[in-house]
Amino acid sequence: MRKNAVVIRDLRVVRGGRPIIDGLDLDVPAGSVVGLLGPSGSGKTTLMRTVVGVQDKVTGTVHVLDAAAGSPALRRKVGYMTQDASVYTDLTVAQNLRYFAALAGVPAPAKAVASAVATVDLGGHEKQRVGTLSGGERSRVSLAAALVSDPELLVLDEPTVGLDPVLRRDLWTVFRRLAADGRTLLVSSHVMDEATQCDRLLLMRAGSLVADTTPDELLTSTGAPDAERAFLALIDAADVAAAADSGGRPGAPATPTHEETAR
Ligand SMILES: Nc1ncnc2c1ncn2[C@@H]1O[C@H](COP(=O)(O)OP(=O)(O)OP(=O)(O)O)[C@@H](O)[C@H]1O
Repeated sequence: MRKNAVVIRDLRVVRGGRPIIDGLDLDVPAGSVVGLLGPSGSGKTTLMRTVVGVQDKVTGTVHVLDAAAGSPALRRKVGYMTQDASVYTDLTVAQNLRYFAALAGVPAPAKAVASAVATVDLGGHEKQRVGTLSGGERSRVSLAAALVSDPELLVLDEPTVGLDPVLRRDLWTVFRRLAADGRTLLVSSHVMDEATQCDRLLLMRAGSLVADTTPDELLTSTGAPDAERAFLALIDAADVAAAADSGGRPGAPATPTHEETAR
């Protein structure tokens, strides 16, 4: 088995004419659940888009399952769930999943669709148009679309946002099971009790990795009583260090924010 599912060296990403990630190195161990945490705007989605190969203006090395990120060979091996549900509202749940299964060239699509529906607990909704589902149900269809090709690497951008605690718990059970089966999951989250379910935690601030740690190390190194306070302590420390480096205001961006001009 390979050691790392994702290997990134000296990654630089420019969006809207400004550097969003500037010199990031990262290894994501295969068969693990890796949590990606960081304040809003710190670059989590940008990093995920880079790993799945849909981000423009990327330099550096990004190897995913031993291939260059975005290679056609990775189409079935990498599942991506975007932050906003990216499914067709005028199609039913089953039609959406059959479509994504066909795109990925899944050999037994009916079985794959049934299994993805069961995994996200949407049994009984197969024939319902996605536009008529609740927000939480719609985001689970999006998750099922990422799962339908049974990928080796799952990149999930806030998969549990808007879900009730029972569903969140059940999905984390699924994530842990997928990792136990040898899959790798890169999962962004703002919910700190979810962070404690990860094998590793990556903490981003302003396009850099502030910490690459484990939930236990995070608590030990900060002396904080829980993950939320440990996270805040690390972010505050990083802000102070950045302010000392630049002589500026903690958390200030290196350059002014521009209007969206390029993906
Ligand atoms: N197309 C774009 N053009 C210009 N700037 C962009 C573009 N997309 C993202 N950015 C900027 O890049 C930075 C990182 O954005 P990104 O979406 O990666 O952050 P994030 O950590 O995922 O945030 P959140 O937790 O709020 O989803 C932000 O400052 C954002 O404004």
